[in-house]
Amino acid sequence: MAEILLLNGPNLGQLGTRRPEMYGTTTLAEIERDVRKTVAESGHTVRCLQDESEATLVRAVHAAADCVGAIVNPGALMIAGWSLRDALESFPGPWMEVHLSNVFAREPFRHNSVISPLASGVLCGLGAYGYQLAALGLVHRLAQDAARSAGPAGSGPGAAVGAPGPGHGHGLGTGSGAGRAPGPGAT
Ligand SMILES: O=C1C[C@@](O)(C(=O)O)C[C@@H](O)[C@@H]1O
Repeated sequence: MAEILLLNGPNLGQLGTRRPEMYGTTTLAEIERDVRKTVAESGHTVRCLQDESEATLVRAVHAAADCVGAIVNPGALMIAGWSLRDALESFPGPWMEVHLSNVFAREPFRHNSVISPLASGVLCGLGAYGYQLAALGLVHRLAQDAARSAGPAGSGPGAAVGAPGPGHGHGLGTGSGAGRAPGPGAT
């Protein structure tokens, strides 16, 4: 079964009691349980890790090279987590960035995430439900990628217009050319 990495950064283990007016009352254990349920239908399992230390998160990304995709809430490492950013840059599959709160409606120092430009998708402001939507989006994206590589000759990765390029494809993968970074060989 294909595994998905669910990575949560500093302070996210406190969900449930940490600033409930901002982050809600759902605990991280409940979020992890619900993500497992959400992706089980498509045959995926979930490897969960939360840690306060960037080094541990970086190691977890390195060790997850066998995972098909990832969901990442970097917490405050969104602001200056350059090592985490570089580790995610080498992660082979698509991954989604999640923030429970709407970071754009908060302090200006939260308005730029160093990892967002590399993410396949970014969800914020949806509370704990954002993780479920990220999981659905990731599974959808994985199915699209699989269909593309199993498609008729000439439609494999790198051949289709709008196919994902390095950085795991930031477009919708519809072949409509919506991608920001066309893949090698794309016109
Ligand atoms: O720890 C967090 C939580 C957060 O990632 C969120 O999920 O809304 C937003 C970050 O700015 C903050 O440092």
